[in-house]
This record gives sequence, structure tokens and C-alpha cells, in this order.
Amino acid sequence: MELLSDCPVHASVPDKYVLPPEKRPSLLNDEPSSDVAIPVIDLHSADDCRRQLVAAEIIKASKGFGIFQVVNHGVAEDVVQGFREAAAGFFAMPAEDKLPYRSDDLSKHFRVSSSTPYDRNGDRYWLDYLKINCHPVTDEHVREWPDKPGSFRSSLAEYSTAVHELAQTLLRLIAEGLGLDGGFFAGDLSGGSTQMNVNYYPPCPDPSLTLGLLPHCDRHLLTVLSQGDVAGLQARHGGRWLLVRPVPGAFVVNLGHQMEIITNGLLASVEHRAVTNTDAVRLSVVTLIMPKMECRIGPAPEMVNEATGPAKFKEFEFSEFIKAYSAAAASREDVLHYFRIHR
Ligand SMILES: O=C(O)CCC(=O)C(=O)O
Ligand SMILES: [Fe+2]
Repeated sequence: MELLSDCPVHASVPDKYVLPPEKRPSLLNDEPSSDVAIPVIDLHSADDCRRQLVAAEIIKASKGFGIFQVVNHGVAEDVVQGFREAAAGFFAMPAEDKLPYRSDDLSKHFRVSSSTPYDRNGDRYWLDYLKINCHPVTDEHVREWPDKPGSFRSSLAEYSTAVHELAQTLLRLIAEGLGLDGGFFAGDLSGGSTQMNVNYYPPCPDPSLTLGLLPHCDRHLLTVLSQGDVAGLQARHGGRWLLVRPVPGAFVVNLGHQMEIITNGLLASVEHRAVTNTDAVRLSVVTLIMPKMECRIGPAPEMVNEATGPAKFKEFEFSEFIKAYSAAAASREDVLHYFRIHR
């Protein structure tokens, strides 16, 4: 399949990208009103006396939305920009430089592909994407990362190390906010090989006909996303699609399916999608923190309590979830149905 980033600018949306009417984004600009804006949390001084307050804010946002943004997060601006520029540079290279990395083989540590990783009735989506095993930064991983553009490997190593640290900080704050031991999510629950999606959405001649990325929940524990300054990410809230408004320098944080299951439904994973726009390329850099494949997952005994009720999910090995997620083509209810305890 051809990469969109290798095509000349499209004058209209080719038929193969036109979604059936019921799947098109009916409202492109369902702007949040002030009472339902996705929270922006200042992590500054989460190390001192504000720590408890910040943890409480995170839990409130997680319960209410399953998604929030963080500023003053400690990841240096030049680290973020350095990798965003290298990633944009990769997509801007001539087709022949990208060709060696074209693959749909999931075992690769670096690959580029187009349209969607999930086969939902052959629907096509308006994006190209990189899938990268980005952490830990091992020689085996780095060898498969591209050596062009020249800064790609070093900027990716720097970015993924910094974002990984931020993710651990966030997990610690979530644990503390839930009244769990601060190290609750450390170890196997967050110790799987970290994956990164770099999504590249070219300008689209008619954003009402197609989507950049289909509605889905992330399969992992926690997602840390840099969307730059071009809007497009939307999160499902109260039956509406709320725009996750770009905030300069912020990371978007959203909870994955594993967080929902471990907290017995208290912190629900949020359904989200990406819409396209007519003017600008949009690039999102998405870091997905996940358990080890062999890790046992289920509602934590501490989270099965009066507030959450009896256990809502069965216990399983994380690798089983990954298989079910692919089989359900990332559909939230289809995949959760399989792991729910039906009473
Ligand atoms: O492009 C975005 O903002 C969303 C990306 C996303 O949801 C994903 O890669 O899982
Ligand atoms: Fe996602």
C-alpha cells in the first residue's frame, strides 16, 4: 500500500478513503463548553507539598474524563521538538528511503505503514504511521531504528527515556491518589517493552468524509501523547466528541484498558479518535506504557471495595488481552465484553 506521505497533494478524497456515512465524523467541531473542558494539570512542584493535591486532581480528571493534559511535566522542550522534527523529517524523505521500513510485521522494532493497523471491514483511514519499540533503549532496538534523518536515533532515545520517566511519575501519582502504595504500578504492570506510534495525518481535502484514526481505547496501561499545535484528537465524553485542545508544550495523558481493569472500572479508559483538517500536517507522538506480556492482570484486591463493587473483570494474562484486542479490531465494548464478569 502506498504511503500518503508519498502521494502528491490530493484535490479530493479518493474513494477508498471515504467512510460509509454512519462512520463519518458528523460533528467536526464539537467544542467543549467551559464546564466540560478536558482538565489541564500543572505538575510543577508535584514533588513537594502540592503532591497530594496534584494526585487528587489526576484522579478527579481520570474518573471524570479518562484523559487530561499535563504542563510543567519536566520533559525539556528541545527534547520534544528534537524528536518531533526528526519524525517529521522521516515522513518527508523520498519514497525510496522509507521503502526498506515498509512492513506490517508486528515483530519489527521499527516499521512504517499506512491507513490503519486494525482491519475493520477494510475501512481506510487518512494516516501513515510509525510503530517503534522505543524503550528500553537497547542495541537490538536501536539497530532497527532508521539512521536517516541523522538525528533520528539519538533524539528518539532521548525522548523515549524522558517520557518514560514522566510516565513513571504519573503512575506513582495515580497510585498515591488511589490510596495504593506509590510503587503499585512499577514492575511488571508497567515493565513491558514500551511501544510508540508516530501518526502522520496529511491535510485532507474533505475532513467530513473520512477519519484520521478510528474510535478506539488504547490496549495498554497508560498513554503519553504529544500532539503539537494542530488540533485533531477528540475524546468521547457524555455521548459527545470533545476536542482535546492543543496546549503549548503539554502532553495528553489517557488511560488504557488495563488501568480500567486493574482499578475495577474506577478509572475508565477513554474512547478517542482523530479527525483530519484541510490545512496542516498533524503529527502525534504516542508512547504506550504496557505490562509485561506474561503479567497477570485483573482487578487489584485493594480496588474491589464498596466504591467499585464486586470484581467486574476476570483475571487473565496480558498476552491474551492483546490477542482479543486485535480480534475485536480495537472496538471498546467488543474487547471488554470478553473479559467482563457477566452477572
Ligand atoms: O493522533 C492522535 O492524537 C491519536 C493517536 C492515538 O490515539 C493512538 O495512536 O493510539
Ligand atoms: Fe489511541
